[in-house]
Amino acid sequence: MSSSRNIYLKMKTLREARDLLSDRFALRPAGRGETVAVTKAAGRILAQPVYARLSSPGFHAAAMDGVAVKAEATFGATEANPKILDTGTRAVFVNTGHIMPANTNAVIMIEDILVIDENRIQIEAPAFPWQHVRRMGEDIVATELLFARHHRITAYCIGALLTGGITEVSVLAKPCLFLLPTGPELVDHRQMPEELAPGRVIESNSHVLGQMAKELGAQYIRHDIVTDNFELISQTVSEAAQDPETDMILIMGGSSSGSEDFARQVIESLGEVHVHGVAMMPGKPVVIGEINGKPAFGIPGYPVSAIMAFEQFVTPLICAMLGRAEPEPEIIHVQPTRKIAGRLGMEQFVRVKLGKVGANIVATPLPRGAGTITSITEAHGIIRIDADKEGIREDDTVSARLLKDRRYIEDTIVAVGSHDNAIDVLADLLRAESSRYSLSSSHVGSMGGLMAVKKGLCHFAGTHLLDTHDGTYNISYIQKFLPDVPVRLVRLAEREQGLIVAPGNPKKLSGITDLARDDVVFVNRQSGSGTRVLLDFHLRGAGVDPAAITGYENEEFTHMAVAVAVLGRAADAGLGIRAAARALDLDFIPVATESYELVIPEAFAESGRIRLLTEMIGSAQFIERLHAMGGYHTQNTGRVVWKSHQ
Ligand SMILES: Nc1nc2c(c(=O)[nH]1)N[C@H]1C(S)=C(S)[C@@H](COP(=O)(O)OP(=O)(O)OC[C@H]3O[C@@H](n4cnc5c(N)ncnc54)[C@H](O)[C@@H]3O)O[C@H]1N2
Ligand code: MOO
Repeated sequence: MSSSRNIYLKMKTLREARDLLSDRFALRPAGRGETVAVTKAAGRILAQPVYARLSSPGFHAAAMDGVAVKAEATFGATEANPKILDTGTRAVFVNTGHIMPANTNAVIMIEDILVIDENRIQIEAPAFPWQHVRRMGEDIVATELLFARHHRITAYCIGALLTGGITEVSVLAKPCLFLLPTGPELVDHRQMPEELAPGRVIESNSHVLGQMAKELGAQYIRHDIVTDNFELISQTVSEAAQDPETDMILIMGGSSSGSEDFARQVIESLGEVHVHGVAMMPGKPVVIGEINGKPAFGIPGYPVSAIMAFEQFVTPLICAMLGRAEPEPEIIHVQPTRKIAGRLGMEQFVRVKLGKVGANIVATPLPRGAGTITSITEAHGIIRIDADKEGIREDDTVSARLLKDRRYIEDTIVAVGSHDNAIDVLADLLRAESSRYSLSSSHVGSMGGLMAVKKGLCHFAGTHLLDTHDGTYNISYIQKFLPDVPVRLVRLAEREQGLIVAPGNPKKLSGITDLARDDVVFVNRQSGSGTRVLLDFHLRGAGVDPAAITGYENEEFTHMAVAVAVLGRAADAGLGIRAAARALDLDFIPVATESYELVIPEAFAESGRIRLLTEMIGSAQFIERLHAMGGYHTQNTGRVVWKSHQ
């Protein structure tokens, strides 16, 4: 096969592709059956109806502790005119669950009986027939239908089956997915190297999708990684398609239009391609086809794309094969913390962090890249932007599909603002100390944090905004931008900011003025960030024109991103905190010490969650962790340094 490039067939909308799936494939339970022990059958789907072999109870049974009587013999008893019954003949003592003695049909509870002596009891009310008796077959009658075909067996059902005398059931065999990871760059995790050679990637998608399949009730066979070779992939897929045990084929990677992307050609050459390309992101290049009447997919290689394509197209097929409904996601209304761009003609799945601030659930978008697996592991929900929308505005209320419990989201503390590694430490300590609360932080810079406080979109903002006139931090900005929001400022730490440079400082930088040198490439922070304000202040002080700095316009959003740029030699220097330099074993040239503070709206300051958080900030553990990271001074850590509305 030539390595000519694929051109997408006409791209389908998500709706069209899903409709096509249900048209092409019989979306009903089918396939092999197998016999399993009832005790191992939870989650399985019955291939055959099941009828009871035994009745339950198998005898008339006392339902209470007391005496068994013949009801008719008690008629007429009243408080004024009690009846006396002889025990042993007309009244027999029984315990709950006992078989009813012959010639009795009711139980009088022990509490309602007066024992006169060894042989006699007195009752003051009549019993009605079958009172407190579980009649034979009351629950299950032998021969009756216990469960219909395609019933999904739950833990409760195991009780009914065993009680009905059934020990084995015939269930649908689990649909079996054949997963084939492709790509010469992929490395099997069992051969995990100390360091990954350039260009190599750990193969993870097959394990993610395999687990997702298992959670739906399917099983999978994972083939070893196969390199991008048409013949090899084709032969492997062809064998799988002929195997009667294979129900579905997933070629993973190589779904798009690169010269080495073979998923579509392989399916085309062995069967038929129905769809190549769906107007959704992530997941766009998915291939949907069939080989030997079995669904065959080209699953995009990017991890999040693979997950999305699986959820949209593979999940419905597995569920249909198992005769169960697709999992119904919980949907809630959320308010975005900032506008989210869409793309006309493309359905977008945006992963978001969620938290309840005041009355609203706010949603902060996570990075969009389909290659970032952490954009889905960190997500609390997914917002879907329709193909006919250009995006979502800040004041729109939109729906999000929940990936976490609603309770978890309601108990999330939402931090928006400047990033500091200390916030991550706080998040970790909070998880360790509280089974209830967690902290989710979004990094939009100090000004972004103040704006989020203003709009009521967070519980607190981390900021370090230097007033270049008087050298104070944060207060003048709050007075200017949040005149109407009562807030308090809590000092998290004083921290060192400086130039992050490669180990050994190869460019021999000594300070801010060196940034203007011709041989130095800088990486900046976004405007609105406290670090940017600090940089500009020091540049002015040193008389350096920003225009003279190569890379001044290269913006990153976090200290760590700046450090990574230096580590990867994309830049020679960036301004950031010492802790970021130390985390990546980079060198650090101190420039300034600044106050990093939390702006906490008074409306939340005394809430349980924020009290817990501030307690944690004052704790010895937290301070110890800050010192371990390096570059922090903690003499005022945890102090309320200022209140805007005294
Ligand atoms: N010119 C175009 N290029 C691309 C397009 C396009 O429309 N035109 N689409 C992009 C989109 S969208 C996606 S999604 C990706 C999908 O690409 P492939 O399915 O061909 O995947 P690969 O190129 O093989 O890999 C992409 C990426 O994912 C990594 N990968 C692959 N398999 C695995 C695995 N099993 N476990 C972990 N990671 C895996 C792989 O190493 C690559 O980094 O194409 C865009 N390109
Ligand atoms: O479909 Mo791709 O997943 O958008 O990146």
